[in-house]
Amino acid sequence: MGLTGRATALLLEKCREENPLVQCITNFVSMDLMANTLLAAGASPAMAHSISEVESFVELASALLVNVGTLSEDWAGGMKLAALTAGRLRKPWVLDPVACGATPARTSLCKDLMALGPTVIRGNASEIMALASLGGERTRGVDSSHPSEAAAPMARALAARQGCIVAVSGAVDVVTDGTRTLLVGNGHPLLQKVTATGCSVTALIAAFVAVAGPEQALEATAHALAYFGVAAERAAVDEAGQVRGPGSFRVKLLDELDLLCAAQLVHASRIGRST
Ligand SMILES: Nc1ncnc2c1ncn2[C@@H]1O[C@H](COP(=O)(O)OP(=O)(O)OP(=O)(O)O)[C@@H](O)[C@H]1O
Ligand SMILES: Cc1ncsc1CCO
Ligand SMILES: [Mg+2]
Repeated sequence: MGLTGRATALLLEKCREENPLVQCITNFVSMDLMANTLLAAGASPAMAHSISEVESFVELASALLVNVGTLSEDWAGGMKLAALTAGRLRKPWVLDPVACGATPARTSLCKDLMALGPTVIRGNASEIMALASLGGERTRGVDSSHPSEAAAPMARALAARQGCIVAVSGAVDVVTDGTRTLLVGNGHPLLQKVTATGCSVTALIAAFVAVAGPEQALEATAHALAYFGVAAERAAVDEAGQVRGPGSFRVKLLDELDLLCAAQLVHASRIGRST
């Protein structure tokens, strides 16, 4: 799979044609924006976390997303069982280690989940640095205190060690399999003023990897980040060229995710290889 805007557009088109069911075990804050983001991309969201049904749900789904954002004891078992089931059925699953490094319980759960073999891990720089370190890094909460570039070496080492794709979101997104590293230049600073945009793009990564196939997970992850970033760039500017505030931006972001067509993506998607 190529890295051009045309390849981004083709993958979005495939997602809209195939309508993958993405099972999301995610935090309360993100559920609405995430489900609507998946719908806008042509995927089908299902927010299902009960330990009593996760195994059956993973059987139905094309991909699984596990996000530890609003962690509780009774959800952790469902997360692990869902991840194990996805592994057993060879279905792609994506881990979002929200606020990893903030508390020992969270860091420990993220590391347990990581040991179950996610196809992709997507976090902000502080989360990825905490996940990659052997316990030294502390994060303050869900927002990053580091630029994505600062996490690139640790992301590469983590990807190589775990045999998975690691994506670090930020002004420039870094996506690596440990050997090859891609940089995605799309996005807008307003994304940081709307909670759960990171969570939502992780769900989009799950949908894109489902339709691209796991062997193309590196490229599919970059294309999902580019598509989301292009939609944000368009949403941030109104007809008069003015930047909007976060409230109207959030509404417009969903419109743009839904309305974006191939011709617009072909010109706007910016994915490059890191040298
Ligand atoms: N300064 C920036 N400029 C442009 N785009 C950005 C910037 N910072 C983040 N983004 C984009 O915003 C989206 C969310 O990334 P971010 O790193 O804020 O995730 P996050 O911290 O996990 O968010 P959340 O926890 O609220 O879901 C990504 O698509 C990323 O590319
Ligand atoms: C604010 C917040 N707190 C727990 S999860 C979440 C959503 C952004 O990660
Ligand atoms: Mg996050």
